[in-house]
Amino acid sequence: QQELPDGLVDISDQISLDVRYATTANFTGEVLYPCQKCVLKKVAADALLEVNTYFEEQGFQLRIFDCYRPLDIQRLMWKVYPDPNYVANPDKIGSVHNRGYAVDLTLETLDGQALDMGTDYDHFGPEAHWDYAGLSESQQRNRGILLEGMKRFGFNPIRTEWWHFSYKKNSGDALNTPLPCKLD
Ligand SMILES: C[C@@H](N)C(=O)N[C@H](C)C(=O)O
Ligand SMILES: [Zn+2]
Repeated sequence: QQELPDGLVDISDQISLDVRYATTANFTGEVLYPCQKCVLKKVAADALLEVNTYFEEQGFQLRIFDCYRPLDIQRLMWKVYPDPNYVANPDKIGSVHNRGYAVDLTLETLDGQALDMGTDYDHFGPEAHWDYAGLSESQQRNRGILLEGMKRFGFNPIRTEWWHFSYKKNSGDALNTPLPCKLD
């Protein structure tokens, strides 16, 4: 684990990454991050790696969409989609991602096939909510597997996004520390 300022650690090489904010394939249509990284506060990072081990024992692994997110990136997201159901308002308290305690993720098989959760990542609509009644049995089961494992290690869901979880101890200031991407 690489240690960074503000109690953040980089666990990018210990987990499967699909950080779409480092590409144009995200809801903003813009490249928001200079590289694919998963950076979190140390306690949340350690807990996340425990979740991953737990799932590996069941034949799955985590696929990470996002971890710590600098406040300036939150501002860009809010400009594109200013709906607090789906993007935290940077001018209020900001996001738990900005504090290094939130993760966006899904499950994949050990050979990298994503489980069907009923919607894609960052689908901003009722189909992504935990109480959506229109899922197939397998989609419901897959979401249930994800939720059970995440809660077991202290990660709590939010009502509107099946992929977003916040680690229990998530106080502190919103940070704007850049991601540790090497400039080529
Ligand atoms: C933008 C989306 N992936 C997300 O993380 N939303 C929550 C609500 C946030 O911005 O904290
Ligand atoms: Zn999130």
